[in-house]
Amino acid sequence: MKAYDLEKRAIFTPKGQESLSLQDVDVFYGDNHVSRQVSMVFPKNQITALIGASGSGKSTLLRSLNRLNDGIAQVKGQIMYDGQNLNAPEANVYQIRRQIGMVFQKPNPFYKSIRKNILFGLRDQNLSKATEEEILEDVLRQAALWDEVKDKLDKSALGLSGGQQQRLCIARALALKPEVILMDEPTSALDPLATAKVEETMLALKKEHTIIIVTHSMQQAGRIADNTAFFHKGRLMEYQPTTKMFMTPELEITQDYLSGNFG
Ligand SMILES: Nc1ncnc2c1ncn2[C@@H]1O[C@H](COP(=O)(O)OP(=O)(O)OP(=O)(O)O)[C@@H](O)[C@H]1O
Repeated sequence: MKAYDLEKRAIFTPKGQESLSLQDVDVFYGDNHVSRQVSMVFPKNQITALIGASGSGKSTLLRSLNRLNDGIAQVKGQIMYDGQNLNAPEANVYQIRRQIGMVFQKPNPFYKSIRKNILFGLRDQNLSKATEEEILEDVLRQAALWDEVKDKLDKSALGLSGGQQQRLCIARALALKPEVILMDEPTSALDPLATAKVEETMLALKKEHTIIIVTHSMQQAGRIADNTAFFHKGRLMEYQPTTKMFMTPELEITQDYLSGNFG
């Protein structure tokens, strides 16, 4: 097994069409250099898991992909999507966040009805009532929540269970029709049954979407991710098809992390 050598590392290029690609991405919180020279490709219609010990910069990198670090951290390097550098100062942040949606660790429904949660992001579009209803049903079905909520769409979203709230947040993100969905530990606040439902939803969503997920659960990465990227101290150490990563990692440090020797 190989030790890590920055100069000689092979950059893995996953199979499939490219969705997002990063070239030499560095992120700084003031003097704290958190993400270091990250270059990688996220393939379209696949699930990519970002794993690594706490503090290895996974969330920071994820949040840079749709400019959620604006005003918080300095992001350098190229984040290419559809021929455009999303990290360029002139890039349209509003447009980026429509194309690249985000689901957070803790379900964060608005203090509104289920219906209003879904339609909130569409309120400026002057859609007809019929179109709104179509979108509502469509995204709730995609998030595997429709059957559970169809009779209480005007009830408060806060009355839903944690797992239902998280699927509502996924549906709310879907209403904006993003191509890419970023998920930051989306099931860490959920019980195993709710986790299984959200994972099923993710697997169904990848037919139409590209999913990038930060997870601390190796089992979860094993169940859902096509490819897995391991980060250590801000660097992308190893990036492989998930089965290869777990069965035959190339680097000692990956093996150590996967065996629970640190992290
Ligand atoms: N908003 C912030 N302001 C300043 N420093 C931050 C901020 N967010 C994260 N950091 C720092 O950046 C580093 C990486 O944090 P980050 O949350 O990206 O790591 P992570 O791998 O996602 O960790 P975890 O698995 O615990 O969520 C840490 O040292 C953290 O303290």
